[in-house]
Amino acid sequence: MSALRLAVFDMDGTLLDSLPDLAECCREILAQCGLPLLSDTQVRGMIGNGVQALVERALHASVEQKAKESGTAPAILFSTEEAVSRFMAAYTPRATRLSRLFPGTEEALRRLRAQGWLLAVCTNKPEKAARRILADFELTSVFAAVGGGDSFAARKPDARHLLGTIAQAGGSAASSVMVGDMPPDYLAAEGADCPFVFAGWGYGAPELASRAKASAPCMQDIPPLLEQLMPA
Ligand SMILES: O=C(O)COP(=O)(O)O
Ligand SMILES: [Mg+2]
Repeated sequence: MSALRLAVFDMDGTLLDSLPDLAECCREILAQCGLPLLSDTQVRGMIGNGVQALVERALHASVEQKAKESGTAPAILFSTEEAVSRFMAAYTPRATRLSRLFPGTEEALRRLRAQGWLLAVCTNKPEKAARRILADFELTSVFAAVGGGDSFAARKPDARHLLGTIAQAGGSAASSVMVGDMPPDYLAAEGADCPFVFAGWGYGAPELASRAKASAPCMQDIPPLLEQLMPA
């Protein structure tokens, strides 16, 4: 068993404020379907269960909106599979056009590394897109592992996604902490028996804090909090 402490971060809503680009791409797909567009606020709570869930939720909400306005349910022009592939074609090349790391992220990661923590990413975003985003922000070398939504046989909320990421980073569940903003994050952490830290600055409802070992209002608070939870 490794004695190295490992901090595993979710990506969307935890490291990265990805909402502006994800919402733009949702609107692009909805426009192609002739459906009403959704606001960033509407899209915000749909992020965190992977691309397919995001696209399905956006289509569903928009269809409902149109049905309410016109009194008839509109037809969706293409299959979910086609919508997801169109979404990824739009998103992959522009994932960091408007998205930004949350304030204090680079400094918090630097401090954790200086304190001897290994770092990893466990995201439901496809691995290729996640790696490209990390490269755009010059963070590739900071992380010992990147577990994407398609990297393993299962993804969050399934604990195997988190356990696989921990194994790839060379850590162990007993000395790992999961930092995330949504139910799939705490469910994976619960299943892997890792403490869960709620990212209060992300897209999750504040009530999720009650499922966490600890919560933080901003990224700057993460290094001291993790040190406190898991002293060297
Ligand atoms: O749902 C997604 O595509 C990604 O979300 P996550 O980075 O919060 O896991
Ligand atoms: Mg998230």
